[in-house]
Amino acid sequence: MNMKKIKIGLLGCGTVGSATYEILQMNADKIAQKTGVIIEVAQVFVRSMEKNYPVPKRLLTTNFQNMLDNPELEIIVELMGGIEPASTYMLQALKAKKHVVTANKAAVAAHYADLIQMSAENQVMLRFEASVAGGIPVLDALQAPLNSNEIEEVLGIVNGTTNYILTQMIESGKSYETALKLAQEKGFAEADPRADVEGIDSANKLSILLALAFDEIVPVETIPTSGISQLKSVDIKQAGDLGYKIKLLVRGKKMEGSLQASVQPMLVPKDHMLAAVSNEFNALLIRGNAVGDLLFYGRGAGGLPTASAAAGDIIEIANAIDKNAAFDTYVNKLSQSQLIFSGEGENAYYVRLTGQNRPGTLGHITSLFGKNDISIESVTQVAKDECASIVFIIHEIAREKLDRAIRKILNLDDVLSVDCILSVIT
Ligand SMILES: NC(=O)C1=CN([C@@H]2O[C@H](COP(=O)(O)OP(=O)(O)OC[C@H]3O[C@@H](n4cnc5c(N)ncnc54)[C@H](OP(=O)(O)O)[C@@H]3O)[C@@H](O)[C@H]2O)C=CC1
Ligand SMILES: N[C@@H](CC=O)C(=O)O
Repeated sequence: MNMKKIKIGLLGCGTVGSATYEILQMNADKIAQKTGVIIEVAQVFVRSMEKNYPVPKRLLTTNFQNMLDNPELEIIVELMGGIEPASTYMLQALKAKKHVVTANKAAVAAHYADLIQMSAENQVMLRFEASVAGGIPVLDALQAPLNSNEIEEVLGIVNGTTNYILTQMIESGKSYETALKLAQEKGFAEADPRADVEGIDSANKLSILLALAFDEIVPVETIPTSGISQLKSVDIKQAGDLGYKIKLLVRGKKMEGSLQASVQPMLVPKDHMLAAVSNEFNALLIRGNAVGDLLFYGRGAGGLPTASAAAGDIIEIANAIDKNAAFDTYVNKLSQSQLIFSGEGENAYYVRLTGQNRPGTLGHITSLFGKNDISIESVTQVAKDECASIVFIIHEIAREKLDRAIRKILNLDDVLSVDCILSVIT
C-alpha cells in the first residue's frame, strides 16, 4: 500500500524532544499500521550544531526560518520551553499554515488567546495535550468526552517535580536540596526550577485547565500562587502526625457565578485519593455536573510520558491531514463565560505559631479566634523550655478573615510569632 508521508519539524531536542523522536522511531511501524500514515521527522531545530543529540546530524538546523520556509514540513512540534522565542515561532508557524503541537505550558498560558486565534484564522490545528499533566490525556478529556457536562471543579497535582520533592522528603527523609537535584537529574524540572518550586509551572497549567474547563481565560499572574520552597520540615512532620500529607495542589472551582482558583501547598488527609500520588506522578480530579467525580492519574513529568502525549497530538493531526478532515482548532472558542474570578475562596487552615510557655497563652489565642468568628477543629501544643509550639486546624473561612485575626493575635503579649499558615483539604 502506498502510504502518505507527513514530514514534521521538531523545535528543541532535550528531554521531551529526544523522547518524542524516540517514540516516533520506536513505534513507527505500529503508527503506520494503525493510521496508514508515515510520520517522518525531517528537521530538528537546535541551538548548537556541536552538541550531541540522539538524532541524525543531517536533520539538525540552527535556523528556524529554514523550517518556516520549508513547504514540506506540515507540522511544527515546539519542545524548547520558555515563553520566548517559542511563542513567536509558534505564531509564525501557524501563520505559515503549519499545524503546531507543543508541550510548553508557559507559552500557551501566556499567549492562549493569540495562539487559538492564529490557528483559527489560518485553519490549522494547534494541540497542547503534553502541556498539562504530562502523559495524562486530561485536556482531550475536557473536550468531546466531557463537553456534555458543566465542570464544577478541577483539583489536583499537576507538577511532577514538586510532588517528587515532597515524596522524597516525607518518605525517604531526603533534604529539599537533594530531592530537587534528583528531580533535575531525572529530567522532570523546568530549565529554571524556580518555575516548579514557586508554583509558577502549576499556575500555567491551571490557567490552561481553567480555559478548557470553564471557558475562562484567567491570566497566570492573577492566580493566587505559592510554592513549596518556603515549606519547613517541621510542618511536613507535624502535618504527618495530624494525619495529613502536604501536596502542591491546583484548584479551580465554580461557586455561584464566580470562579475560584489557587495554587498552594495544602494539607491532604492521608485517606484522600490525592495523598497516595507519589513522586513524579500527577492526578487530577474533575467534577462534572453529570458524570460526578473523575480521577485522572499517571506520570506528569519525564521524557517518554510527556512525549507520549506530544506524539499522540502529532498522530491526530497527521490523521486529519491524511483524511482531508476539517482542521478544527481544538478550542476554537475564546472566553465566553460570565464567571467573575474571585481569588482562592474559603478553606480550612493549619496555623502554627509560637507562644510563651505559660498558663493563659492558649486561652488568649482561642478566645481571640472565637471573637473573630473563627471556629477551631483541633489544637496541638508542644512546650519546650520558655516557648510552646501551638498548631491549630481551623474550620473553613476566607483567607482575608483569617489574616485579620492573625494580625490581632500577633499583638498578644504571649504570642511570639506566627510561623506557618497552610490550607487544608476537607
Ligand atoms: N521535562 C518534562 O518532564 C516536561 C517538559 N514539558 C515542557 O516541554 C518543553 C521542553 O522541556 P524539556 O525537554 O524538559 O527541556 P530541555 O531543557 O531538556 O530541552 C529543551 C531543548 O530546547 C532547546 N532550546 C531551548 N531554547 C532554545 C532556543 N532559544 N533556540 C533553540 N533551541 C532551544 C534546548 O537546546 P540546548 O540543548 O542547546 O539547551 C534543548 O534541546 C518545555 O516547554 C517544558 O515545560 C512538559 C511536560 C513535561
Ligand atoms: N517541570 C514540570 C514538567 C512537566 O510539566 C513538572 O515537574 O511537572
